[in-house]
Amino acid sequence: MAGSVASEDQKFCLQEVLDTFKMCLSDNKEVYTQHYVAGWRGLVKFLNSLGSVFGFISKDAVNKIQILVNYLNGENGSQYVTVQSMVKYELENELVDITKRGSHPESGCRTLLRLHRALRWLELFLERLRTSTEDSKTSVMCAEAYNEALAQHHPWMIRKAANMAFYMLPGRPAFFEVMNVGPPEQVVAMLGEALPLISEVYQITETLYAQHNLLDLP
Ligand SMILES: CCCCCCCC/C=C\CCCCCCCC(=O)N[C@@H](COP(=O)(O)O)[C@H](O)/C=C/CCCCCCCCCCCCC
Repeated sequence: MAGSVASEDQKFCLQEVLDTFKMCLSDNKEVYTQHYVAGWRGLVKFLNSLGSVFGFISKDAVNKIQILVNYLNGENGSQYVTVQSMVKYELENELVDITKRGSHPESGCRTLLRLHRALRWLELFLERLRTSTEDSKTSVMCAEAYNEALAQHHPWMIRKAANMAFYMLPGRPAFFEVMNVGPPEQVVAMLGEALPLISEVYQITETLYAQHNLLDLP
């Protein structure tokens, strides 16, 4: 089962993240929660290597990952094995605040929804990175993806802080280096491999949440 996320400091490896997203889908296209959070843990490792200015983002992601890990390791862990089983279990047992925050402010469904929205940001950002040229700016690509996928879900203060942090992103060559994959052509190839996987996991989750009217959980 998934362990604690607080003390991880190993080097980022994109291949590892790719592998976890590959393992995310079961044969019948359910999303394994354990691999989903493992994918995020790998990404947080990357974020941490970019410096402390991204600490507030990383802290929020780690917090949400830990909430899901706690459910997975808890007494009802078997209900959380896939995102589909989690949604079914929490809805059937009225464990989700549907319209306003109440007695379940940290349900699995609302917590995963926050990461799910961030996954769309990731998809848009990686697609921009993949198709970028040498002089493209990572800060601009990141901000564009953020404005398209996430900004509307964040209060003004967070939007402001996020956009300021984006300016501190390293340029494309240094960014590719931190990705620890190899020369730029190899990074682009690996992104080409990663994107369809991320996209499929995103679409399956999006459809599931839409079917259950869970896309606006408070
Ligand atoms: C493959 C390698 C290249 C890409 C590497 C990307 C690495 C990104 C790693 C982690 C991303 C963090 C995901 C953050 C989840 C945010 C969830 C969220 O929306 N939380 C807000 C709402 O939560 P509640 O208040 O309702 O509980 C919360 O208010 C947010 C707080 C922090 C700010 C979040 C800004 C997110 C910006 C997108 C990530 C930018 C990372 C830039 C690095 C390339």
